[in-house]
Amino acid sequence: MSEDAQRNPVPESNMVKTEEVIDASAEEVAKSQALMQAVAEGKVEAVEKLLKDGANHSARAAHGRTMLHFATMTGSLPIVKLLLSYGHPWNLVDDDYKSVGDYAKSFNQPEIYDFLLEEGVRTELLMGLMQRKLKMELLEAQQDDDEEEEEGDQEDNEEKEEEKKDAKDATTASSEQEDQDTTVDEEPASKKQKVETLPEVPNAEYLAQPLQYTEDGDRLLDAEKNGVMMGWELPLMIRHAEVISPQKGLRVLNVGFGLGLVDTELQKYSPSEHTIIEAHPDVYAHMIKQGWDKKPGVKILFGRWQDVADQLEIYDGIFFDTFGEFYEDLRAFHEIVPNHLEEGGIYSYFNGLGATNQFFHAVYNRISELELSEMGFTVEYEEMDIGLKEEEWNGVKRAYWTLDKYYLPICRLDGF
Ligand SMILES: C[S@@+](CC[C@H](N)C(=O)[O-])C[C@H]1O[C@@H](n2cnc3c(N)ncnc32)[C@H](O)[C@@H]1O
Repeated sequence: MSEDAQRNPVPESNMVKTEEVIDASAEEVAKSQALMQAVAEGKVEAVEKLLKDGANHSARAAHGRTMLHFATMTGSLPIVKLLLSYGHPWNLVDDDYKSVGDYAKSFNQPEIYDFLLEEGVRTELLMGLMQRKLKMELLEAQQDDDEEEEEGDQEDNEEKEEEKKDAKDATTASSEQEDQDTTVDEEPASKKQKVETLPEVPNAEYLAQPLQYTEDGDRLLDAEKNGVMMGWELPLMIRHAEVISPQKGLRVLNVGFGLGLVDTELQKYSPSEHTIIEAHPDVYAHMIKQGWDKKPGVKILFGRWQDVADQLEIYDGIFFDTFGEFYEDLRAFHEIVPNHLEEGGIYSYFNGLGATNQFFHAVYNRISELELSEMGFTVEYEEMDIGLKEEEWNGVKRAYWTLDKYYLPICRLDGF
């Protein structure tokens, strides 16, 4: 995983700033400057003409402001639309990490804000769709390769068998033993190939590194001091547990143990079944040391949720909170939730999508809501105040949360 390890991050492409235009001719620079000027002055026709004329819209002004930032500041929705239609990205940030959506909020441009939000949602939904399509195509191509190779191997083996048979007739018993030894030592090429081309595990690096629980048990950090789970989240976990287990004696599933905050809360509801999936060996060892395997109703599935999903049963409530995975992984989990949730049951997840920027967070909340609705859920977000002090992040490499509000997802599986 990159050094930007986060909980439920959105793709990093959403967070980076593009470079200035390089290698531009004097004429191109002049055209681009004229465009910037026209945008800043809100001159729609001039902007359209310059864009048509090929003016580059990726130049930036002071503070790293893009043309879209300027169009938003001046409140010109037609210019915002024009820039986007000419391929200006919707998700660039200025030097203070402020997105165009943040500008629309601070400059009180609700119409532009709504438009940008919808644009972000549309673009990301499309990107997700294309990514999944590409992944499917790659997997299919890989399967075809594997099958071809297996067929090739089978033919090779049959040929070898034939050769062996001939040799057996012609040679002594000892030389036949040598032949067999050689065959046993060889790993089939197709198997090696398979391992090398399997789809990558997004948080493989995280899962392979040692973790550390702080002495007070208030933090779980990775080897680079990224916060995997922090004690300040307790009020959130208390509410998540209450939401998925509104009464005693229910069957619950939690994915990702971390500090065990949500599981400790769930135990207070005396669940009749309490399944926990955990993938990291250090966390699993910690759970065993704390006797979690002996707690009432508890069943631990050690492994990645992707690898143990076939052992899941039906639950009344499900909670999901992993580390170092992306929205696409969360979405993949959402796809299997309806198979394991009782009708009317509640699903919830740690909502840290794009949680270092209010606007990106809003875009991902909407995307998640839309996709969950399509999967058969009724979704609502419960607003909670966070009021996080900066000191909370002392000793941690990077804050993974900077927002004031938490939007706790409550997803009820509708009847069919
Ligand atoms: C943020 S912590 C969970 C915190 C937990 N909600 C709590 O209340 O303390 C994330 C946990 O998910 C685990 N994890 C990461 N990827 C996983 C995966 N694919 N399947 C299962 N567990 C995973 C991590 O090892 C870590 O223990």
